Amino acid sequence: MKLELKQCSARHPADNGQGRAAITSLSLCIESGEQVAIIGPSGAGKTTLLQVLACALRPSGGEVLFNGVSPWTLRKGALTRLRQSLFLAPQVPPLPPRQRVVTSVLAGALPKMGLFRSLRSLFYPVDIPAADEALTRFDLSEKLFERVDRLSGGERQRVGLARAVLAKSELLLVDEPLSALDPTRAEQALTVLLDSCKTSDATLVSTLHHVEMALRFFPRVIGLRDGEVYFDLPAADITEAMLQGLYEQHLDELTGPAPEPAQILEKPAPVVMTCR
Ligand SMILES: Nc1ncnc2c1ncn2[C@@H]1O[C@H](COP(=O)(O)OP(=O)(O)OP(=O)(O)O)[C@@H](O)[C@H]1O
Repeated sequence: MKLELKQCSARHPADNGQGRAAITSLSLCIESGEQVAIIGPSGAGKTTLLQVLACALRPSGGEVLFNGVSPWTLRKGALTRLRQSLFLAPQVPPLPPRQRVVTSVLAGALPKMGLFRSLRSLFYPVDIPAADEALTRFDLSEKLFERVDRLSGGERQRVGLARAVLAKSELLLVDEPLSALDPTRAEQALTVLLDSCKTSDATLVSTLHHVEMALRFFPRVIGLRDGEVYFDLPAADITEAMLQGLYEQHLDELTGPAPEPAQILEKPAPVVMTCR
């Protein structure tokens, strides 16, 4: 799915109209099948931008277009169909605590099921192998029938990502998918997300706090600062000086230096096991 923002402004979803716009006059184009990371300091407008791209938040100015069409001009049925073709994975996945993991993961496919099948799935999981396969990709298949409130924060985050992968959407929007993951799990999670979007030719847009991971895994990186595009470049062209400028007031949030160009887009090094 192709996305375009034209001079787009929007307030934070929780803003009651008193504050300033969280993104202002923002223009960008993301082609169908592209994989884009959005980085920037806290409060830069990353979450607000994702909400606009998810048709969850109406811009206060300018335009957002999906395959050339503004969702806010569509009739209710067409807007619902458009929303069903995309998936927004929030930073903290909304998983009901007493639900089984299998049901939570299969919920990713609910928008594409008919009403009867989706209701049935809430009581009796309709496609357990699909849930198992998605969880296996995140090394979590042993938790298939576990209750969500018995999972650690990192496990919950990976269940949320398994749900996103299972949704098989044309557009996957992910808000900070790595916050509760250790470095190894974080690399695994990004690898799975990027691979599954590539396989299905889905567009992937993810906000990331971990700058080094954004540069290493994503071909294109957008730096947001104060609600505006500070840079929008291939990862290999982003310099240390650009990152320092992006995080000027928040250098503590800049995790690690920019990697050497040779590191960028390389697959993570395999883990070598030595028997003694
Ligand atoms: N609850 C709120 N009510 C009103 N305005 C808010 C609220 N939360 C954030 N904002 C405003 O929206 C701006 C953008 O916030 P947003 O959450 O989109 O940024 P972000 O880059 O995702 O931040 P973070 O990395 O901390 O999640 C903030 O700078 C702030 O001015």
